Amino acid sequence: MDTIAAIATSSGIGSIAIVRLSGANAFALAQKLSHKETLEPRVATLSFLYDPSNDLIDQAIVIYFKAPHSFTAEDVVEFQCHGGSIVANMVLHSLIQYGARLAYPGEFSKRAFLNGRIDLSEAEAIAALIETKSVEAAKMLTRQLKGELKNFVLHVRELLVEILAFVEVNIDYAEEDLPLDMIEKINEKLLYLSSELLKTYESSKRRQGLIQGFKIAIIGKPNVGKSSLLNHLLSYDRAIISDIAGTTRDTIEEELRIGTHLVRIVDTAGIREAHDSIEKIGIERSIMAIEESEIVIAMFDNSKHYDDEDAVILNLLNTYASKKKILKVLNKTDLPRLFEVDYLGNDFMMLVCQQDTQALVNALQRILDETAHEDTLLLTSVRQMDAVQKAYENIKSASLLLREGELELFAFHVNDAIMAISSISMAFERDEILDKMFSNFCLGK
Ligand SMILES: Nc1nc2c(c(=O)[nH]1)N(C=O)[C@@H](CNc1ccc(C(=O)N[C@@H](CCC(=O)O)C(=O)O)cc1)CN2
Ligand SMILES: Nc1nc2c(ncn2[C@@H]2O[C@H](COP(=O)(O)OP(=O)(O)OP(=O)(O)O)[C@@H](O)[C@H]2O)c(=O)[nH]1
Ligand SMILES: [K+]
Ligand SMILES: [Mg+2]
Repeated sequence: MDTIAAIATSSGIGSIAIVRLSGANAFALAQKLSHKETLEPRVATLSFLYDPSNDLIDQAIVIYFKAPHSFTAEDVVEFQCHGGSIVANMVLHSLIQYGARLAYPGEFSKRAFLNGRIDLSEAEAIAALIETKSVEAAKMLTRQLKGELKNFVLHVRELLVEILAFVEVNIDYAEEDLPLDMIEKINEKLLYLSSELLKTYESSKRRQGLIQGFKIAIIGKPNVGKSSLLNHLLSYDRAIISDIAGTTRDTIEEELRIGTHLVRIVDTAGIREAHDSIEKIGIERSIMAIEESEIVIAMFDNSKHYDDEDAVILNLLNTYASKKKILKVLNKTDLPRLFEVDYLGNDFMMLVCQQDTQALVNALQRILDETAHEDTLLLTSVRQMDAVQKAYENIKSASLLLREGELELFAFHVNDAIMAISSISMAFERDEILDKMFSNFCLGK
């Protein structure tokens, strides 16, 4: 296996940059670079570094991690050099001249995985941690680094294997049906497993925004003040505002910090009967924006009469009531209210979005905090979500088949559930799928 090298720190100006080296020749290459005979493992050693022409390139701290006690479980040497990109690149270049190969993105983590140092869920947590959008997500991912998801997988797997072993004995030896109390016991276990998996799946689904950043859509009929709200939240004039209905024609998406959360806020085209084909596309995008968001701000106008366009919005809210957090706001409350607003029920917030959005921001922060603080295990990738869903479905099918006495089909589905749940930790995937996964990592990880 090649000895690989990469700059592990991010590019740009910084006080220290780390160049990392992993593989069987790491120590020999470090000897060449540092002109030192010995490096005591896991001790920070101050050393000058030289390139292959014996020119001095830096004074650095060198740490040797002797296999298997390193991140990759191979021999690893780290060079903590002076920051900026020039010095680190000279160190990297020298290592390559001495025979190291430039690492592919994610290759250090991939080696850690292949050497059994981490499982796939831990590898994914490492990758996600780097890109995380909130403090809460970082904490969740660190729990996965500690093996929380790995242990959950082991627990589910163990119960399933127990069930399978028990039933398989009975397929082979029993002439008559399984005793009823046995079936009851197995069913209890299946029920417990399916409810745990479903809980994990649904709560993870609600909290995907923790990883990617929550999306908040502002919707409403034309002219209620959606773009005015976006601009006030961003504190600058991002969107065009006018008293002409249909001003915003395309969705506008911007990043915004709310408390500890980095969210994306989406201003949408006012939803109404479209007047032309471009407006129609804009409105379709508004509906897409709802689909893609976790939180929906539905805006209504205090100065206008309730009309068919508001009805369309209320209808949409009904459709998404169970899937999204919805905040109804009544805007333009600085203007006199000439018409009843009982169509809104009593759970809405009054707003003058051009003057003060603090109450709305507080409400958003409360929702974000509540979602973030759910304590259930968080699945952090589509891969993990699919695996849990597949395990869940197979357990459901198995449960039905058990009741019908179809033991062989039952065993087949339990087996599929085991494969599905195990895939979160282990690789049944072919090489190229693993390659694809790890190549999404940062360079030097
Ligand atoms: N300088 C540096 N900082 C870093 C990393 C790194 O690789 N280098 N990490 C990279 O992601 C993270 C820490 N992860 C690591 C995980 C395991 C080992 C390691 O050497 N494990 C050995 C020894 C364990 C021990 O002494 O307790 C082992 O598990 O056998 C090192 C870093 C974050 N900070
Ligand atoms: N009095 C008052 N006027 C407001 C308020 N918010 C927005 N407006 C006005 O309402 C009009 C429409 O505002 P926009 O922000 O363009 O409305 P919109 O919902 O984005 O409209 P479309 O993009 O056309 O769907 C503008 O003239 C704003 O100045 C408010 O709180 N009070
Ligand atoms: K407008
Ligand atoms: Mg607008």
